[in-house]
Amino acid sequence: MASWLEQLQRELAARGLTVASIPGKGRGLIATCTFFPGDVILNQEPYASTPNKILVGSSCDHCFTSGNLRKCSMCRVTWYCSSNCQKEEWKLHQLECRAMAALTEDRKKMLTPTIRLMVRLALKRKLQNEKVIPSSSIDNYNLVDGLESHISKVDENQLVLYAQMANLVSLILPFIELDLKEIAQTFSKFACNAHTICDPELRPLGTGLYPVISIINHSCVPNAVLIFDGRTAYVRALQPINKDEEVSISYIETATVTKKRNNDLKQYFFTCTCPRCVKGFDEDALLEGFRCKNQACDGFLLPNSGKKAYTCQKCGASRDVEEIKNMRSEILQLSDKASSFLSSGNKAEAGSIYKIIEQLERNLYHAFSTTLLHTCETLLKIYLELQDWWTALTYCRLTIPVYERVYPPFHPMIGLQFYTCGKLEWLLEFTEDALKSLTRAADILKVTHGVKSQFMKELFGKLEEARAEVSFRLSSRHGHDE
Ligand SMILES: C[S@@+](CC[C@H](N)C(=O)[O-])C[C@H]1O[C@@H](n2cnc3c(N)ncnc32)[C@H](O)[C@@H]1O
Repeated sequence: MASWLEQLQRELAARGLTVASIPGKGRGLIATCTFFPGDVILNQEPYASTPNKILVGSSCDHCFTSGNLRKCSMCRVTWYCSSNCQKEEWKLHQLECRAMAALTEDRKKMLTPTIRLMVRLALKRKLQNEKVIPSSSIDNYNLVDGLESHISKVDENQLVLYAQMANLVSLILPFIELDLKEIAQTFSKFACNAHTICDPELRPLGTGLYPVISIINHSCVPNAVLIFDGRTAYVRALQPINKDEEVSISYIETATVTKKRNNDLKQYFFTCTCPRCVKGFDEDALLEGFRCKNQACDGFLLPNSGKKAYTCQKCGASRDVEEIKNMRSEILQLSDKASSFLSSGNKAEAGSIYKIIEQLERNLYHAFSTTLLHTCETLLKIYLELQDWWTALTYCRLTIPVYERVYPPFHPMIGLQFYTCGKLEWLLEFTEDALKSLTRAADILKVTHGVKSQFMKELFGKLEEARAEVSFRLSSRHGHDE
């Protein structure tokens, strides 16, 4: 019989892919045919998954939707949206239910998503071994076994924590014989292989282990993107991927400077050598740096050798260090004030202060600065919550050029921002602008999200409505002209 690896390679070959060893990266996924933007390179159900919010019930354990949730009356931990979803999960949940129902209320509070993911993984392994649940070439424990753990690099404190977590899992599952060392190592695998399951608007819902998708390595300029529909993971091409090219996705938020990205990648134990990380410097100065004092110049500043002034790299004008320091400290004081208003729920007051911060930052930072971008994103969120559509639209529009500068052309964040912009323009009856924004959103999100999900159907519906309204307005305008 073919080994699990041969079976996996056979399955992947049918999809135009192969697993190969890549110098300095371990395994990686390589294309054996050409993929075009929007093509599904790989899709997979999780080996194990869990919603992030457990006891409060934020999404269905099976399909991850959020409406109509009902708690399992036996264990009072698991939530389902329908009896169909409950049935689909039953073989696995039957054992989990017994284990959870036996827990004290205090123990139930210790069920973090990571613990729950491990409980489900151990149960699925048992049930697949006993052939109660079928296995396949892309859904079997050997694939989990083959994942990178980096256990020898994990620090002492973390190892102690993994050992305690393994003990807790064995208390929850007293009816399964568990190898505690192996469980601790699997927690370490979760840290560098598990994926955050997000809704179509990229809001986190849960955590899942997708052992074939976990073979894909990271790049800060990825050629593919991972998007979820429910808990099914889809990897789609963002650009043409040629035969023999490695498929890459991004593990982290990439609209940040090299130092921050490297820091965010620490949990994966490697230093990224993608073209962006190698080149870094000028882009970082643009994303993090100060603007030229000459309002007509779009250059960015770099510090002089004595660090007493900053010089514009375009026109040569310099800016005094003291002036920059004073502006930064004023912004810092205002930020403290704004975030305390925000945490006390006073959004209107917080919004007014963030508006002042945004103006100050516009004088200090380059227009593509991520600091300024984050302030605009905060203002967008605040004014959406306050239902002040006009102000929200102003800040939404300000973020788009920066997104277009920091993300590749087909990036979900750009598509989603155009979608928000289009919805706001529609509400404010800027119908022609709405049509343009919704068209841009659909063009990008078709590539990243495909065309079949409910989310995309809603977007196409809105686009059709905007198209009909614009042509109605045009025809009535022509009618008046005649
Ligand atoms: C999700 S796994 C990817 C598959 C992994 N290469 C393997 O052999 O199973 C994540 C791990 O792969 C490696 N990795 C991912 N992207 C990398 C990159 N760009 N450069 C070097 N190593 C990378 C790191 O060891 C990281 O912890």
